[in-house]
Amino acid sequence: MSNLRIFAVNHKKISSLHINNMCCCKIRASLRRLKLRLPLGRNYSSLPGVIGNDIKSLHSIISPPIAKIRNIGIMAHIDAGKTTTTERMLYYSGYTRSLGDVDDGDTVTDFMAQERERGITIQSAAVTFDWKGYRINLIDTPGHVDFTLEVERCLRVLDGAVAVFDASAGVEAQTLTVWRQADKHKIPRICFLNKMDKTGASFNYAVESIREKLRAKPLLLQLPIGEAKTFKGVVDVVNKEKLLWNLNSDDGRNFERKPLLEMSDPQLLKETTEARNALIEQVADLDDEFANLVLGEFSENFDLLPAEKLQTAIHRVTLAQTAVPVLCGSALKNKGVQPLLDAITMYLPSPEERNYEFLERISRLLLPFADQHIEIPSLTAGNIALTVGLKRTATGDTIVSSKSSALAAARRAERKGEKKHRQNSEAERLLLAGVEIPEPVFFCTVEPPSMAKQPDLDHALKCLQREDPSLKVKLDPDSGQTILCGMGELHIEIIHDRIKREYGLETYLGPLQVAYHETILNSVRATDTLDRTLGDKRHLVTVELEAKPLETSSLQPVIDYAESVTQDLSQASREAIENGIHSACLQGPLLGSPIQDVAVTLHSVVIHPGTSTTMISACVSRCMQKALKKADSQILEPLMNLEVTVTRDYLSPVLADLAQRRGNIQEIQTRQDNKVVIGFVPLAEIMGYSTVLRTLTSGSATFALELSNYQAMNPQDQSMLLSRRSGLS
Ligand SMILES: Nc1nc2c(ncn2[C@@H]2O[C@H](COP(=O)(O)OP(=O)(O)OP(=O)(O)O)[C@@H](O)[C@H]2O)c(=O)[nH]1
Repeated sequence: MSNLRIFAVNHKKISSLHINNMCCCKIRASLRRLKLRLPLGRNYSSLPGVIGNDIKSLHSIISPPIAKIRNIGIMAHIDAGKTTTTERMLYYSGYTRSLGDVDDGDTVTDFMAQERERGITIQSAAVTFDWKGYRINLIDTPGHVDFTLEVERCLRVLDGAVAVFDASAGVEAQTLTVWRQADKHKIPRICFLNKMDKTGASFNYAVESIREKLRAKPLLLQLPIGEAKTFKGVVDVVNKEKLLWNLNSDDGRNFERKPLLEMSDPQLLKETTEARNALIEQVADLDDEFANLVLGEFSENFDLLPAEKLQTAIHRVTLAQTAVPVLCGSALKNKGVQPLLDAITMYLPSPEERNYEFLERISRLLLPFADQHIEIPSLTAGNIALTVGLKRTATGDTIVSSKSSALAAARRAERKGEKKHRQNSEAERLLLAGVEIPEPVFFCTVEPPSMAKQPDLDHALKCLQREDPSLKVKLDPDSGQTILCGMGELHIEIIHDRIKREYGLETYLGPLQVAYHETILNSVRATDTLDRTLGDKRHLVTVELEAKPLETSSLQPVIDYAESVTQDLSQASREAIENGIHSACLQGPLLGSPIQDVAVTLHSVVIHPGTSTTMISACVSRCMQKALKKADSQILEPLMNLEVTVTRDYLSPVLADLAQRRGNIQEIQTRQDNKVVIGFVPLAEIMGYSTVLRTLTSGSATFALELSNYQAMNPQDQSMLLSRRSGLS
């Protein structure tokens, strides 16, 4: 049985393929046939481990032992410093010879033109480098909420993650989202409190916010030496050592590691001993094996406990996800990144500890180095690699080696479905959790420069959709126009830009519109008959159904049948009926938006023998539309969770502005010198908010938005929207 994890299909960023097997890939080509393409472009040093054409070293770079592999992701709120941290890792590992800078637009992992221009990560990029004999396959993920799906698809192929925080802000809105996603995929994590050099940076504040907001147990493996302007290094609590970065070294490559001594650092030694004792007690609380060791041999004096014993126990606790190691530093000021790399190798798991056991035969394998690749003949278990040419594979698919293994996996998954409570079943290991595709909240029309270019546009959108399932494309049934549905303004803007840059098509976007939903408020019945003769065949159907509001929230209609109906209904007719209901629910009577929260009961269905399933669907759909028109309808609008971080001076204008946007403020928190406004606001009122907020606060505030739910509009707002849409106002 074999299984590959795959994500992304793109010209520039080729499908990343994760091979999870305990034994070697079957592909065996002679090393002599190895084609090596060294990365060109920025100042790259030789690839990790490659010295000239030394075949032996090449073999070791391609096939490190599985226990020495770490497949990790970097995740965080936007701008916490993921890309900067990744750049430092690449530099210290020797993969690059110069330090890239997000603000100068020359980082390795942000290689898309849009990423370099905007200084943000949009697509995840994979890089591979070595650190002290370990192979680290690292994926830098985007922090902006519009690209949440991109983060999720990465998390599925990872064995561990580094969560990066801005130490002056602690846990921010998007940190919560990515943390929840990592929980869902059971990814062990390490926290890195970055930006310790920034004004307002506070180690204690950030740790508290991890404890309170993420409900995680932080294990303080380091303490900062100084904060903000005075930040100059860290204390290694496990080894009782201080790490100071050499002030004369710009790039942070050189630093001093010295044991803490009573003579020179009495106060720091005292604090560190207390922190180490607290850490030992905390780990002992979570790990029985360690508790026995500590209580047995070392109960009298924790100082005698060897650092390796504590590190092994921290590794187990991290793997069990009962606590998270916390480290700190400043990626921008080149401090604290090397110990972070050590912690990745020491505490995050290797693929073999993550319980996968699959392999697959494929034709061409490439090792990723951001936008550069080398072709390789084979790969050992647990690595991340790329493959090309999988034409029908899309994000979220699991690939298996043969049809029979796919069928076996599906059968096991079914059995698992029946026994939902059985944990860690075989099916769970065989089939990876699918990505959850969020509902798009914005849409707009997109037009090619000429009718002749429509097929090219269709092709471009098809490719982009395979890579990014959060992009939806549909046809407006009335105008025949192509409609793009996306996660946010930025998401649609980037898609527009990519169509131009990657497919050479200049397209025109219509105005951005909010994706509303509709629902019904009362129960209604409708009947309909369709009687049509085509050729010498008569198609005759009569349907009677009832549509009523559903108490629970459901995007799909819940369908049931009166007992008399089910008796003589074939499976094909049943499917035709359900298709009819589903298609009617795609377009509500008020705005043509999808209908949600509706239950449908089929009271009677009479089908003349020989009637086609298409006619059955058409009749049911028409009958359902009749019922929806008859009912009292309601528009539902997307309501967003909003978090605005603003200095005290600008709080009042921000609150006054939100009041005008139908904002509902839930809480105002104090975060260092800032105020954090938390509340809800309808999406329709918050379009273009970044510009408004920048103007209101002279660029000092930041905000994060996330879909909360769809809520009923009040009658006045609803009638204003309807008049606007029908061109009356
Ligand atoms: N003061 C300070 N600034 C930092 C530090 N690390 C990163 N920055 C700055 O913070 C900004 C964002 O850094 P990035 O590395 O792009 O952050 P990111 O998390 O990758 O951003 P997205 O991928 O867009 O979410 C840039 O202006 C960096 O120069 C740090 O340690 N200290």
